[in-house]
Amino acid sequence: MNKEFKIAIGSDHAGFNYKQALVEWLPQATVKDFGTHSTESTDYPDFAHPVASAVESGEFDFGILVCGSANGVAITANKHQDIRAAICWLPELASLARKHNNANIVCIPERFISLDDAKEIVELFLDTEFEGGRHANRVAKMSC
Ligand SMILES: O=C(CO)[C@H](O)[C@H](O)[C@H](O)COP(=O)(O)O
Repeated sequence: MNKEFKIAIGSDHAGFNYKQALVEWLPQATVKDFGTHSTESTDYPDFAHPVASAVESGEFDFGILVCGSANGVAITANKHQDIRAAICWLPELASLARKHNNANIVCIPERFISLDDAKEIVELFLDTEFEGGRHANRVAKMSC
């Protein structure tokens, strides 16, 4: 990863194992783990909302959310006005989410991809910049 970003990370029980692996893999100085802290059944909004709020406030540059399908954490995070959370199950989707959608949270489906793919997705997400231009006009129209 090229830059030192402040990253907020969170998951429910179904995303716990990959969240732990990502926390250990990412530079410690840049990551705050918002939980959950075990595989005991939890409700994903309880962890997606704090991560989304932390990114929305500007305290953190990006968020990483992990659950079984990534659907729940993405839907929850996108309830926040200034959040653009993208579900990424392929590395190219992570790159496009940054280039075209200026996504600020990447959502990982633990139950459907490998841990190596999850790491590649996160690395590409953090290493790719928003392209602006015509895409900025579209992002500006996202809010209803
Ligand atoms: O994928 C999810 C939400 O989109 C969650 O991580 C859960 O896996 C999903 O809600 C299923 O619940 P379960 O208690 O893990 O069976």
